[in-house]
Formats: sequence, C-alpha cells, structure tokens
Amino acid sequence: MSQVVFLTLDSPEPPVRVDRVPQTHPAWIHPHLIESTDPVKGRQLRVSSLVPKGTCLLTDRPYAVIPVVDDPTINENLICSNPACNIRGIGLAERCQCPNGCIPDVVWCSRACKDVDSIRHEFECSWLKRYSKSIRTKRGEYEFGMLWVIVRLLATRQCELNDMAFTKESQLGLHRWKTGWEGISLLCGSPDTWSHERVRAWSNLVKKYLQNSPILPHGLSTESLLHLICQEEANSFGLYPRETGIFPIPESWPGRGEQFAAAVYPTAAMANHSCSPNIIHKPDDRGCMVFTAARDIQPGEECCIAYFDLTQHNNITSRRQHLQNSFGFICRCERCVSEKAPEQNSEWNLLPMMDIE
Ligand SMILES: C[S@@+](CC[C@H](N)C(=O)[O-])C[C@H]1O[C@@H](n2cnc3c(N)ncnc32)[C@H](O)[C@@H]1O
Repeated sequence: MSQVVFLTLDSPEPPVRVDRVPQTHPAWIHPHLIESTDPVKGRQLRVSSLVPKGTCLLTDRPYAVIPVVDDPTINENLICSNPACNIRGIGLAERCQCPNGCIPDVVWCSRACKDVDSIRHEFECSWLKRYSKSIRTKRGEYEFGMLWVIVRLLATRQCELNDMAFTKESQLGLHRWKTGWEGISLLCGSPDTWSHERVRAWSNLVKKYLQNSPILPHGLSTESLLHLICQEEANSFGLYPRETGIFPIPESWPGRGEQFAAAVYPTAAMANHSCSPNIIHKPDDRGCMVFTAARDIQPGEECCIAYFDLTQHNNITSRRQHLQNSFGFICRCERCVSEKAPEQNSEWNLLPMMDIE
C-alpha cells in the first residue's frame, strides 16, 4: 500500500503528487557480495566468487546526508535536500530555499523537489531554526554537523514509520540485506566503544538538543539517542568528489578533493578499513556510495575500503594515530599487521579495542 499525499502550492501550478516517501533500499548489491563476521573486526563484506577488477560491487543510498561546505550562501557544491534527488552542485540562481528560512545549507534543486520533500523537511525545520545558530556558535561546525545528521536520521525514520509499503516489505524480510532503520539499528558503535569523555560530552548534547519534544517528536529515549550518536560517529562517511582508496597511490594522484557532504549508509557501513584496500569508493552525483573492485578479488576474500585519504598518512605511525583519533579503533589490516611500527610493537596487544585517547 502506498501513501499518497497531495501538496498544495501557492501558485496556480498543479499540485505535486507524492506517491510515497523516498526509498532507502540499497540501489544495487552485486550477487557475489556477502556478509560475514570477523572475530576482531565484527561484520564484514566478502565475495563468494572471483570478482574482476573494475566490477561495481555496491551502490548504496544514504539513509541521511547533510551538506558540508564553508559558506553555503556562495558555495555551489550544496546538495538537494530531497532524499530522492540529492543532486550535487546546485547553482546560486536555480536553488530553492526553505520558505521558513531555517538555514542557508538547506536547498532544493527545483520547486518540485522542495514540495515533494516538505513532509520530511518539516521534521528538521523547527529544530534547525531553534538550535542551529547557537550550536554552530557555541560548539562549532563539527558538532553541528553530527547533530544534524542525527536529526536527518530521525526524519527518515519518521517517514519510514509512516510509509506502510516500506515497513511491510522490511517485516516480510523481502530483502537479503537489512535496509532502512533496521539496517541503521544494526550499525556497530555503542557507549562502551568510545572514551568516557566523549560519551559524557555526547550525553550532554543529547540532553540539551535532541530530547523528544514538540520541536523534535521522535519518541526515542535519551539512551537510544546516545547510542545513535555512537553509531553515527563509527559509521558516517565523508563525501568527496574523487575516489578514496586507490592503492598503490599513483604519482600524479591529486587526492580525493574537498569534502562536500557527510552521510550514513546502512550497507556501505559494513565495509571494514584496510590501508591497502581492494575496493575504491566514491559517491555518485546523487550521494549514492559506489564500491568498485580496485583489483581482482579472490573467492572468500574480504572487501575493504580506505577510511581516509592514503596520500595524507603514508607511514604506519601516522595511519594508526589517525584511525585511533578519528575512528576509535586500532587497525588490524594486513598491511598494518605486517608493517607494525617498532616503537608501538610492545603496546600493540595491550591497547584496548575501540578506545580513543
Ligand atoms: C564502519 S564499521 C565497519 C563494520 C563493522 N565491522 C560492523 O561490525 O558493523 C567500523 C568499525 O569496524 C571495525 N573495523 C573496521 N576496520 C577495521 C580494521 N582494519 N581493524 C580493526 N577493526 C576494524 C572497528 O570496530 C570500526 O569501528
């Protein structure tokens, strides 16, 4: 059963028909890509038979995505807020803005996209109006972005709860992979996997900005919200215009470019990190995450991406430090295990998993 909503426009244009909320299913998963579990790394992606170099293994739609740009009033890299579109690169002339003037980062590429997205945007609009300025001023862009991703996750969840067709398909287990909110709830990351300081700071943010209220009517407990932040921090992707994970790095490689968005994907988040990845990843022009085989991948082999730009951290000490500080785990990829930094060897087995600082 599809939910049909008619939205009335101010102008004499015909009403826009919304058949159902935007789909959050993975757009496509290669039939030979499988999920398994590693005793140290947790869930992982593998292939069940030989996958030749250049094969596309996954395109995953974001469950939530936000733009990340310095000055949204002039930057042309903003993405369309409508999750069914999410096109990047909206020129200043063609962008539609929020009629309530919530924040300049919220734009749509057309009036049709704005209208189709009105129910979802309504969920975040009052929250953005009420809190964005003070969070940005007092806490900075990073924490604002993190909280906005959480609010967008909750907004998609709300749409999903109202969308009978999606819920029914999920409940019947029609998908081989867990999708939608069910996929998000399976993401790794909990208060136990992060440092006490970080968890305390996030807990304060939840109490101050994310509690269930008429401004943010999600119906979840503060514990669930804290857990969601822990998951988001362990699983969100930065979106860059060029590929991440090309290895060995070609001499003329310019790097992946400047970040333009951040997103959470239910299936792409299952990929573990390797400092010599066999998968390169890159968002398409609509924010879908695309995984491509960087070389031939043998049957049973794990599929790994690089969580960071390998040109920026080229020795083991720098790579380990970066992964611990930014992602909260000690890298156990084959390259790190074989290269072990001499000065860190003695501590290697003593360090707790996933504990930052
Ligand atoms: C984005 S998730 C990847 C999927 C995750 N394994 C799961 O169970 O859902 C990132 C987490 O996976 C684990 N992980 C990823 N790459 C790893 C690596 N190279 N070495 C050790 N743990 C890794 C860490 O716990 C990390 O916080």
